[in-house]
Amino acid sequence: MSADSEMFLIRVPASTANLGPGFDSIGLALGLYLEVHGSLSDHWEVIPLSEEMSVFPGDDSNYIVQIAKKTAASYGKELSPCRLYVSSEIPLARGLGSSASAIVAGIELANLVGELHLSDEEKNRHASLFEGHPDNAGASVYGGLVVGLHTEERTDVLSFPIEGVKVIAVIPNFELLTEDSRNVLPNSLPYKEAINGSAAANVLLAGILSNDWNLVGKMMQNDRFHQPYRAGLVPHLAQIEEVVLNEGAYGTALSGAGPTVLCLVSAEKAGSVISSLTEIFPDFQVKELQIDNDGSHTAILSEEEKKELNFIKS
Ligand SMILES: Nc1ncnc2c1ncn2[C@@H]1O[C@H](COP(=O)(O)OP(=O)(O)OP(=O)(O)O)[C@@H](O)[C@H]1O
Ligand SMILES: N[C@@H](CCO)C(=O)O
Repeated sequence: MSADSEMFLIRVPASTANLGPGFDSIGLALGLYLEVHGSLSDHWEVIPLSEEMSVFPGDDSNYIVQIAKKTAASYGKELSPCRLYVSSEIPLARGLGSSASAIVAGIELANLVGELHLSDEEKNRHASLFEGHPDNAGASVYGGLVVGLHTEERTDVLSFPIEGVKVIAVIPNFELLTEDSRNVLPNSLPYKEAINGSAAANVLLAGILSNDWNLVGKMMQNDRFHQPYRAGLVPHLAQIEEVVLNEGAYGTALSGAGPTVLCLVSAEKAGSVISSLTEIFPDFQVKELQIDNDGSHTAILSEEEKKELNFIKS
C-alpha cells in the first residue's frame, strides 16, 4: 500500500473451537465479522464503530495495532501509521473467537500495509503463536472447519468447507475469559481417559467429513479434555444439552472456552430448537449462525465503495 488516499477493508470471521472433544485442535469459522476499514495517516488512530469496540484504546496501544506492529517487526519492518475504523459483531469473551479475530485482523493489517506477502500458512503460524492454539486462529484465517496441531516448532492446519448442518449459538449475558476457563483444567489426564478422548475426537472428525451428523452429535457429548472440568463455570451447558437433545438436535458443546453453547441441528429441527431455547433462556441470545467457508479477506476499496462509507472523517 502506498497511496495516502487508498482505503482498505479487512474482514475476519468469528469462530467456535473444540466441538466437544477436539480441544485446542478443531475449529469452525462462523458468519459474524470483525471489520477494519483503514488508510495511511500521520499517526495511529483507532476509531470504534460498534459499542463493544469503544472499550479499547484509540491509539497504537490497541491490540490490533500491537499485533500488526509485532508481525511486521518479525520481518524487520516498521509499519506506516494508519487511521483505522473498527466494528465487530463478535461478542467479547463469549467463546466465539473474538481475540483470534483481533489477532488475525492485526496480521492482515501488517501484511497489507507492510507488503509482507504472507501465505495463509504463514498468517496462521503467526496467529497461532499469538493465540497459543490453532483452532480459533486457523478458522479465522482459512474459514470452514480447521484441524490443526500447533507446537513451538511448527503449526500444521488443514481446512475443509462445511455444508449440510445448521449452527445455533446460545450466548449468555456474561463474559468468561479464556484464561479463567483454562485455569480450571487439570495438568494431566489418566492414560485411558486421554485415549478415549482422542478416539472421540478422531470419530468426530470422521463423522464431519462423512456428513454423518448423528455420529458427530454423539461424539460431541464424549469430550474428556475440558467440558467435565469447566461444568462448574457453565451450569447452563447441561440444561441446554437436555433441552436441545429432547428437541432432536444432533449435539451440543461448549463453544471454545465458553460461556456460549453451540448446537448442531438439521434444517428441519432448527426452528423448533430456536423456539424452545428462546423460551427457556430469555436472558440469553439464541442465534442461528452461518458457517463461513472463506476465512479472512482484505480488499482495497474502489472510489465508489469509499463514497458509500458514511463514517469517514474528511
Ligand atoms: N477487537 C478487539 N480489540 C482489542 N482486544 C480485543 C478485541 N477482541 C477481543 N479482544 C481481547 O480479547 C479478550 C477476549 O478474549 P478471550 O480469549 O478471553 O475470549 P474469546 O476470544 O472471545 O473467546 P474464545 O477464545 O473462547 O473463543 C477481550 O476481553 C479483549 O481483551
Ligand atoms: N481451545 C480453546 C479455545 C478458546 O480459546 C479453549 O477451549 O480453551
